[in-house]
Amino acid sequence: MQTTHYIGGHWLAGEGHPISSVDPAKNQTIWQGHSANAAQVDAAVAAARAAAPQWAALGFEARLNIIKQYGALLEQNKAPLSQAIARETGKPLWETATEVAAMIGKIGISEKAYHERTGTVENPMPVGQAFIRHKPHGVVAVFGPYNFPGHLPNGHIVPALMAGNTVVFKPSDLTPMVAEQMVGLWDQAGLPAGVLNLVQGEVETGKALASHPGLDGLFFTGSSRTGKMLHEQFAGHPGKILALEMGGNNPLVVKDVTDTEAAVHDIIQSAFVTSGQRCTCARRLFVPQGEAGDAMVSRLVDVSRNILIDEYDAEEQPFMGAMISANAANMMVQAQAQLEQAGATVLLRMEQKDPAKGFVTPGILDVTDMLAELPDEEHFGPLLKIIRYNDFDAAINEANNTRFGLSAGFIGDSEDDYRHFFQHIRAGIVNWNRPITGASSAAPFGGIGDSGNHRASAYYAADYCAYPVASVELDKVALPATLSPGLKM
Ligand SMILES: NC(=O)C1=CN([C@@H]2O[C@H](COP(=O)(O)OP(=O)(O)OC[C@H]3O[C@@H](n4cnc5c(N)ncnc54)[C@H](O)[C@@H]3O)[C@@H](O)[C@H]2O)C=CC1
Ligand SMILES: O=C(O)CCC(=O)N[C@@H](CCC(=O)O)C(=O)O
Repeated sequence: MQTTHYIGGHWLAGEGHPISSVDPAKNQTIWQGHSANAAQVDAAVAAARAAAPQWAALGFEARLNIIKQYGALLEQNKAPLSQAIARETGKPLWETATEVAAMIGKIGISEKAYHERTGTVENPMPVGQAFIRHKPHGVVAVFGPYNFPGHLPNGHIVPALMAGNTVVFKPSDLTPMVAEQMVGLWDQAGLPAGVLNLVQGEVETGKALASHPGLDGLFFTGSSRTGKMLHEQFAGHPGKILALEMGGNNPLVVKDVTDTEAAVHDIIQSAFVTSGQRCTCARRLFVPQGEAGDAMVSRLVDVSRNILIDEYDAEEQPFMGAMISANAANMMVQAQAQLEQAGATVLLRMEQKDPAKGFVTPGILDVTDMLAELPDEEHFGPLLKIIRYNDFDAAINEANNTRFGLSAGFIGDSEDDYRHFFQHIRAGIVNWNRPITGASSAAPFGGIGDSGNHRASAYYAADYCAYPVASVELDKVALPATLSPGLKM
């Protein structure tokens, strides 16, 4: 039996049903195991609970030393980890190398954020000293998505451990192999038993963990649908911390731009990188009516048609690899068909040439004439919807006409226009003349509306990994110089 779960410092076989992982570019099974059943989820939470007091008591510097050791192992294992991410997600190797680099960078950034956002503050008082300090929550669950199976769970796990929490990690069931390799490096780094636990599985494993009474918190990156279910599940538990990083229906608004080539580049980078499987990807593109807008759309379609799409390890590296699965690719083609049926005009047709693999070509639709029918959905793939506009304010209003609010961008030469856009747009990430993907770990990362619950991740992850404790302290009890009125001593 393959040992795919890491509980209390031991690698164990799953006792649930069989699960597997498929390379979506080559249609090959690359990993097999069994899911964790409810008893194993219990064991993982119990192991994390048992390890919590000692891990917290170890102190920041000692914890950091182990975390840095994990960072050194990531550095040494860059190539195999990049390869594993590519095989399991279909993302090209150039891109998975940047994912591993982001995982390594996360450690230094989290250290800085820990001190800056949750450090100790001391203020003298007339009598004694006032302190602000931070304590870990205890046992937290981390749920990861498939699109960045290393970087995004790592972005919760590293700050959580740094702050002194212990963790039960439940990765996406589509990326168990990457999770296993990543946790293997933590194991090699010398993390004490029970501090980080790994339970693999599908929805039932996720449900068993999310509903476990032994959790003090849950940090989730994934779809809005699942995040909302977790939010409902956590209702009535105000004492448990829940951080939700979810999807978006992100707008990119273009206006009066002289460099069409640069604009087209940033649009493509925003819409089609990672085959459109980033939560920050542009889903709706607003372009002015008229000749300049026509020229930009026409150039966008031409360049997009020529995007290189290939296997992750192709010698000439493609811009887009396979989507996460053949099924995900098929769903995107179906979404395109539904939009077309509802009145969208296809400017560039998305196609899945091999139904057994995850490759799709990018799709571009003009949805201007069917806006009333346009669903406010995150189509999580390379499908860009164009809306042509006459009035800038009307375009911004329409850009805001979404239940989400993760990222938004303005492409245009006028700073006044950008300031106007910035003032009125509603999103957690607002960029000017830059792609809206590729957010920095050194900044907060989160959205409003159905994109999150105001617990931004990345640099602000430190905030949800610890709770503040305010103290007033005096080393010896002492009578005040003046007593309160009516008090006689
Ligand atoms: N805002 C952000 O930081 C990011 C958000 N995302 C979003 O993630 C989504 C893609 O990732 P997916 O893996 O498809 O998300 P997902 O919601 O399907 O899965 C996320 C995690 O939740 C678990 N899960 C699924 N159903 C569950 C249930 N009923 N109870 C408990 N756990 C459950 C999964 O096994 C996985 O570990 C997109 O919507 C994307 O926008 C992706 C990356 C970053
Ligand atoms: O979490 C961080 O350190 C920064 C956020 C980040 O890396 N975002 C990436 C990927 C997330 C996604 O869109 O799925 C990005 O903005 O490209």
